[in-house]
Amino acid sequence: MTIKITDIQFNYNQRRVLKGCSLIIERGNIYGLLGANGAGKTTLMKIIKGLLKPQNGDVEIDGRNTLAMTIEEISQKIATVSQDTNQVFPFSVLDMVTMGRNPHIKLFGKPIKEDYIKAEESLALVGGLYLKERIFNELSGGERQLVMIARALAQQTPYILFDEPTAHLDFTNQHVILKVIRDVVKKNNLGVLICMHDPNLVYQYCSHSVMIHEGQVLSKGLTKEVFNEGNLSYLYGTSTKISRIDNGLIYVSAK
Ligand SMILES: Nc1ncnc2c1ncn2[C@@H]1O[C@H](COP(=O)(O)OP(=O)(O)OP(=O)(O)O)[C@@H](O)[C@H]1O
Repeated sequence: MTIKITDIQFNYNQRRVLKGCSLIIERGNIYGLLGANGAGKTTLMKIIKGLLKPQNGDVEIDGRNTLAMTIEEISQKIATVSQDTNQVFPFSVLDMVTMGRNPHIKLFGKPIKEDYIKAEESLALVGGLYLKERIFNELSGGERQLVMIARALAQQTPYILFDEPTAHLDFTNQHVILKVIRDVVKKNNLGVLICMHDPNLVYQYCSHSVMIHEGQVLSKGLTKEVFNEGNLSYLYGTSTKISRIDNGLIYVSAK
């Protein structure tokens, strides 16, 4: 059970931003997606989700080419948590999380009791049940992010793509959320791709890493194997130092 991404090339207008990216997302693993600003990470995630069509290359989800799948079918397989959390309507938090159930609800159908129960369970999982009656638009950036993660969990898909899920979170909540993700990946055998800018968090939480440099895969594999000063220095265009810490962790810093 995998998402197989093969030789993706993508242009915005005439400008090529992805130049032949291939990777495999297997269930049971967390893949950290790393790269400098503008490297093409969000574009790649949009292609995996079927929101953008590549000029070349394929995405297969559990053996099916996404070109032959409807957006609803893809949404039953892949949930996404994006950076953009703006909402026009003043939905309650519970309504926002229940929307994650939409791919499981028939056209013109309404959520049933089970959907609300699943939404509450997902909120509880990220420690956000206390927010359920609040208006989503009135939450802080970090609280919104917790809610959006609960919504992705409520969608109950085998794969989840996270675009910088910790960007608005304080130090504690970064770790709370990444531990929640790690636990659900294990419990539900999910395949997860997480775009993150902090290599230290990637090292701590992602079993695998994919490094994207100017639209190409610079390196991919077990995080412990691809994390070295050469790769990180090239990836970010800055001289990078890795210090080893006692408990098996590392500290990546700019020299
Ligand atoms: N809608 C668009 N139209 C034209 N160019 C775009 C569009 N969206 C993104 N780009 C360009 O494509 C390139 C890759 O953008 P993308 O958002 O995928 O990068 P990223 O790796 O996610 O960056 P960041 O870490 O800054 O979020 C960038 O040069 C960006 O300016």
